[in-house]
Amino acid sequence: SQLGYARYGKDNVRLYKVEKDAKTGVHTVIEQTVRILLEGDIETSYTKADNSVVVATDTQKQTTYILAKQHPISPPEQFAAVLGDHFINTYPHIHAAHVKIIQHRWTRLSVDGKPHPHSFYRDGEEIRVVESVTREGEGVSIRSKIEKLLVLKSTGSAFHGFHRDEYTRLPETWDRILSTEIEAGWQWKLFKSLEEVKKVDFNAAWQAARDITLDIFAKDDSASVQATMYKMCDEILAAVPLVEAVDYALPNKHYFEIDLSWHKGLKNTGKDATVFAPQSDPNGLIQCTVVRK
Ligand SMILES: O=c1[nH]c(=O)c2nn[nH]c2[nH]1
Repeated sequence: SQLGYARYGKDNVRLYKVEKDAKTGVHTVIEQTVRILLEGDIETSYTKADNSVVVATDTQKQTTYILAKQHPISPPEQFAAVLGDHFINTYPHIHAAHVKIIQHRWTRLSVDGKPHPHSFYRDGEEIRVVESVTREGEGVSIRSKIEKLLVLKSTGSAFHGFHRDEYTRLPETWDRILSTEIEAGWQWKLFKSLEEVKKVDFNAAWQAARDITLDIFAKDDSASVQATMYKMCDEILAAVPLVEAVDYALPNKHYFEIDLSWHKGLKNTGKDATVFAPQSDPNGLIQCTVVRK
């Protein structure tokens, strides 16, 4: 046998950092979950029980906290690049660092109609995700994501004109509920250095991608999930020049009509449908990646 794949590190490193503005007393909080996986000349730790090449996963955890203290952790793309840069520059035998950062939502509470200086709430399970690979002699590859952003529209979605044959039962519809859990990603151009990464406004890009996604979801008179997600990709590419590709993976979370006509002729289908059965499974799954021409 021989080693075909090897990377190791610490997963689920939970991290919280608060910034306190001395003048205003306003606190800003960020919470992240970090995964680090290292690659390099580490084969002998697998094949020869040679631990001399192992930068312990605990060391990677301690390093994460130290670098979080010494550097900004927002935007998460930048902190991922700081972590990656550290590991390939500190250890000659480590040649690549894979860093995943999940950023959780702490949205500032409004109290008495005003933003509260130090109180926050978790407004949904939506997460912001960064997946980066810092590779010696190549640079920093960064992919940013929005996940678990659950949306629903009660009209403004249709699905008709699809292929029909002896296997097709689905009726055409000109007015349906559309619900999905947004999973969107955007791949940045390859950055040559940490310095180059530090010049990019990743937070503005994330805000733009999120705003475009929600705006088009709401406004598009959707002919299908496919058609709507393509418009989202197209607009994000136009809005963020340093992004090379945008992708979506959208589950189609179905809401089925319930025919109640058996009960005294109760009308609840077609234009009379108001009571529906939300389906947990099966779900459609529509995926695409859109690149520049
Ligand atoms: O938007 C949709 N796309 C599809 O491909 C599909 N198939 N069934 N329902 C669907 N809705």
